[in-house]
Amino acid sequence: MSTQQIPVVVLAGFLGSGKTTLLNHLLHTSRGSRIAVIVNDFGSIEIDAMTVAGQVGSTVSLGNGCLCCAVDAGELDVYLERLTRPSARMDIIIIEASGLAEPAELVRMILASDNPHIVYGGLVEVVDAAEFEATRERHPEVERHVGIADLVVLNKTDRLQGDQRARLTRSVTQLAGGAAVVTASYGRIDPELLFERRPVGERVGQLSFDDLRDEVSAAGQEPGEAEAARAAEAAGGPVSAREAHDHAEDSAHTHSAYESVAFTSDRPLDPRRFMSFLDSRPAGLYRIKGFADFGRNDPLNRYALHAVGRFLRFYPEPWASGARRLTQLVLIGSDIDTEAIGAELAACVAPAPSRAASSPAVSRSDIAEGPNRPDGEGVPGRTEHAVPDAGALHDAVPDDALGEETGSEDEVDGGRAMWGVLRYVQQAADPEEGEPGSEREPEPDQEPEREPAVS
Ligand SMILES: Nc1nc2c(ncn2[C@@H]2O[C@H](COP(=O)(O)OP(=O)(O)OP(=O)(O)O)[C@@H](O)[C@H]2O)c(=O)[nH]1
Repeated sequence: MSTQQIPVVVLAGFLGSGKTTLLNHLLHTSRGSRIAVIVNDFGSIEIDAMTVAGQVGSTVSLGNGCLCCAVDAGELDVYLERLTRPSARMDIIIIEASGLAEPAELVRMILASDNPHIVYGGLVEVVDAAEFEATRERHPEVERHVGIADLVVLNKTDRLQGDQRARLTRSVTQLAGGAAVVTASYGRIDPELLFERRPVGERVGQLSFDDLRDEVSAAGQEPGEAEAARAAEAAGGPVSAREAHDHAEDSAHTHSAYESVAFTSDRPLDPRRFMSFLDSRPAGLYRIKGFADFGRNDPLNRYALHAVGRFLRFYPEPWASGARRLTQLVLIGSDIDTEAIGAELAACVAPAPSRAASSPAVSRSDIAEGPNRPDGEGVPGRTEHAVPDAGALHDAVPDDALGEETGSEDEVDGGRAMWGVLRYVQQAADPEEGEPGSEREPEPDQEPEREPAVS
């Protein structure tokens, strides 16, 4: 049996900080290293899992809430077992945590795993340079997350001016307490920063079992659990991940304040209505991600969508041939009226060409059969609101409530309907990842910068 242990790196960071972007950068620049990825989405539609560009069979998804609390730790063990089989020939396993996960819990799950083929490879914390100050005001615990990281990636520095960047780098470096801090744009870090990371001596990265005990009790863990971990450690035996995690249903985690809405529609969105929804989105709705189908307004492309705080971008990408044309969105926020958001989204669905032919945009069975996992019930600190029948909800909205300029599948509008969307499109200039190359943030009140690309 091979004695080589595969490092397991935890990739954490607040909602929208750029974890998936960094992961895709690593996958594109790994030069032959085989990277296994375990993705943990907060929303029930696994958007992150869909956007990670790993090798076939090397990406697995742990959906349904934050890995640190909600996912059955046994499921993680099963995936780790699968990914560490010699036939998989993996060099490194990266776990992308949900943007609301408690990183110390995740690290502890890895340390507690009794899989002999893995070794904890460090905690990488991605920080959104543009949002960090506001985020730490709302969630002071992010300072602690930075403090326990082995590597802090200060990402999105392209969105800061030189002096702001220097100030933030100083303050994050202080919080990082000696751990390396690298600045990055679009997560473009040197992969060697991760691939060479190994635990040194008794310590495991920045965190030892003792540190973790302290960290976790600071985060509200029951003391008995820490004792169990310490006792098991003293006895030389690992605590099973499940055992170690059973008491983690505390309320100190960031995600206890957040709720998510999952929206799926097999009828296209009306671009104007959707933009008006986005332009007036409530302040608490911090993160939106997914894919929008604008039907005949652009039959060739689906529009990947990312909103982080007030930041909004669309990334058109050609539909894969034979792909089912769906809009799939996950919306995450705190203090949000999930029912109202669901209804507003339903009202963004373009009317069917004729009422007689109209059918519900999403049936319950569509959701059950699709990539969704509407099994969020009982997840601690998290409420998942699927919008089960967007078509029916839409039909319940009076037409005059939808405004005059709604447009429809029949009224493609010479492309003008798409102008609002195109204001937030950035051309992919980076052949490496199809990411935006130049960074210019359109102001919401800015005029469209380019002619619409659709007819
Ligand atoms: N300007 C700028 N945008 C970035 C950078 N890195 C990522 N983004 C954008 O930020 C948005 C969110 O990026 P993701 O990689 O999906 O963030 P995430 O941390 O995986 O998001 P969650 O999984 O929802 O927590 C996307 O629109 C990215 O293109 C960067 O360095 N600069």
